[in-house]
Amino acid sequence: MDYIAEYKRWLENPALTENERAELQSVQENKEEIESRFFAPLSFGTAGLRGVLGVGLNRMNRFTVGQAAQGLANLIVSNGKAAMDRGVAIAYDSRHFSPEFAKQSACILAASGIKTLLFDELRPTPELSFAIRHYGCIAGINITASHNPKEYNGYKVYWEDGAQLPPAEADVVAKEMAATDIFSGVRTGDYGAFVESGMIRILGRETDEAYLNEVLKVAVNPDCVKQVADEFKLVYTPFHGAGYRLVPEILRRLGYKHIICEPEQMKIDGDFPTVKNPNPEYKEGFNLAIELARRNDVDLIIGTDPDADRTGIVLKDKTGDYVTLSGNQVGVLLIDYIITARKLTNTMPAHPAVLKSIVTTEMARAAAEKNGVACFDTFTGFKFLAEKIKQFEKTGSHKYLFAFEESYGYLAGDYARDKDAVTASMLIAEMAAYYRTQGKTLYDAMEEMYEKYGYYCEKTVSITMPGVSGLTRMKELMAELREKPLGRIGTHQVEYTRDYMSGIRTRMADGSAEQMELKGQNVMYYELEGGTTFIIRPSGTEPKVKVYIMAKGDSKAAAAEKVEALSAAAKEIVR
Ligand SMILES: O=P(O)(O)OC[C@H]1O[C@H](O)[C@H](O)[C@@H](O)[C@@H]1O
Repeated sequence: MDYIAEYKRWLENPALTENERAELQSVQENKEEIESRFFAPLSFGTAGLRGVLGVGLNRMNRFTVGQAAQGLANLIVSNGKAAMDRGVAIAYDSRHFSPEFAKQSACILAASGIKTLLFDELRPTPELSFAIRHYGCIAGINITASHNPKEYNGYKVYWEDGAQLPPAEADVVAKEMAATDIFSGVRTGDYGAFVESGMIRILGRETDEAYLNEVLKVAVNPDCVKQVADEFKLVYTPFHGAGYRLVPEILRRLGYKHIICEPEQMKIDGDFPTVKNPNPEYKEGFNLAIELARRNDVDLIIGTDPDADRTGIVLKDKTGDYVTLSGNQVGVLLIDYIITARKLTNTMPAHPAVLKSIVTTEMARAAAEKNGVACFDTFTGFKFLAEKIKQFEKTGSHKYLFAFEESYGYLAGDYARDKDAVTASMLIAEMAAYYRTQGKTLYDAMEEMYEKYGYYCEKTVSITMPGVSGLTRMKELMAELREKPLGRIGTHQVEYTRDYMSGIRTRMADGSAEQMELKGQNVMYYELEGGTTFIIRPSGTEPKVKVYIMAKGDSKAAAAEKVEALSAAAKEIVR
C-alpha cells in the first residue's frame, strides 16, 4: 500500500475532526510513524481487531471500528432476517473509547436492521459470551484489548455459540471490510431513536443475575467455604477493570465473608495508573495488593485483568514471601482440585476430559491421566478450546471438566465459551477454602502437586518486535526456521520437529515424517532429548515472538536448570 497517499487521503478527508486532523499533522515529518499508521489496515483475524489507539488505517479509532461493525453487519444481513432479529450482544471494558466504540457499533448494526443488546456499563468478557448464549444472539462484540498496555484497544467478535468468530465467518467480515469505504461506506443512525424503537436494548443488572446464577452452579464443593468463612481472608484486585463488581459479588455468594479489595485498583480507569501492564502475568501489578495482604496477614491474592477473562494469583510461601503462580501452575492446581472435589461429591461425569493448548504444561496431562481423565490439546486461543468443547457436545465422546491456557485463562461450565475470571476466581477461592479445611494452604497443595505428578517447569521468553520492521522480521524468522531446520537447541539434540503450519512431524535422525491432527498455524515445535520442548510462535495479540520452554526434571531445581539453559538459546535464535 502507498502509505503516503493513504495518509494524505485521510488528512484531506472532511470526516476528520479538527483534533483528529491535528494528530495526523503532528506526525507529518515522521515518515516511520506515517508508515506504521498507514502501511496496511489492521488485520481482522479470528480474534477481531487489536491495535494502538490513534488516527490512521492501522490504528484503533472510530473509522476502523466503523468499518469492522459494517463488515459484521453485512455478514449478519447475508444470514437473513431471522439472524438479524436474533441480534448482537455488545460489551466493553474500562479502556479509553471502549464505551464510545460500543455505542457506535450498536448504531451501525441497528442502521442495517440488526437488533442489538448493549450493556449499560463495562462487563467481564465472559459475561458477553454468556449473554450471546442466554439471549440466543447471532453474534457478539466486545470492545477490549484484554491485558494489553493502555495504548491499545480491540474489537473482539463472537459468533452464536458464544466463542470467538470461526475462521470462515472472520474471512467474510474481513472481505466485507475491504469492500467498505472507511469514510463513506458505513451507515449509521441516531442512538436515541434506536433505543426508543427497541432496535437497541440496554442490558443491565438482570443479565448479571442470570450470569452469576450460572457461575455459581460451577462451584463443586461450596460447603467447604462455609466451614472456614469466619476466619478465611483474601485480597482481590481488578486492575482498574471489569472484574470490580462481579468478582467480589461471586465470592460473597460463595460464602466468603472477608474479601479485601485493593481500593486504588478498584477505581475504573483506562490509564491503569497503578500498573505498568494490567496483566496478571506480571508481578509488578500485584505490588499494592501484596502490601495490603501483608498488612492484613492474608495468604491468597486474586487479580483479574481489565476485561476479567484472565486470572492471576499470588500466595504467601513458607518464608512469608509473596510469590506469583504461573498460569500453568494455577491450571494444574485447579485440575487436581476439581477432580478431587468431583470424586468427593460424586459428581464426576462419564468420559471426563480436560483441555489445554499445545503451549500449556504437560503437567496438566500427567494430573489428568493419573486420575483417569483424558487430556486434549488445541492451538493457542480460547476459540480453539471452545471448538473442542462443541465437538464433544456433538459427538458425546467426552464431557469437559475444565479448559485452560498457560496465558492465565480458565473455564469450567457450559454457560460461556470464553475464559472466565469470575468463575476462575470463585474456583480458586473454593479450592483455597478446601485446603484450609484440610489444614493446608494453597502453597502446601502446590508443593504436594509436584510430588504427585513430577517436577515440571516452564518459562515463556517473549521478544518484542515492534512496527513494520518487526512484522517483517517475524516473517523472516519463521521462514528461516523452516528453511534451515534446527538440529540442536542450546546443548540439546532436536529429536523431532513439528511444523504446525503443514502439520508435519519430522524425525530429525532420518527425516521420516508423519501427518499430525492439528495444522494451519504458524508454530514451530521442537521435541528435544530428555522430554524437553521448545516452541516458537509469533503472538496473535502483541508484536512479539514467544518462545515456550517446558521441561521435566528429577527435582524442582533440575527442571528449572534445564529451562534456564534454554532461555539463553531462545534469545540466540530469536533475534
Ligand atoms: O500468545 P498470544 O497470541 O498473544 O495469545 C495469548 C492469549 O491471548 C488472548 O488472551 C486469547 O484470548 C487467548 O486465548 C490467548 O492464549
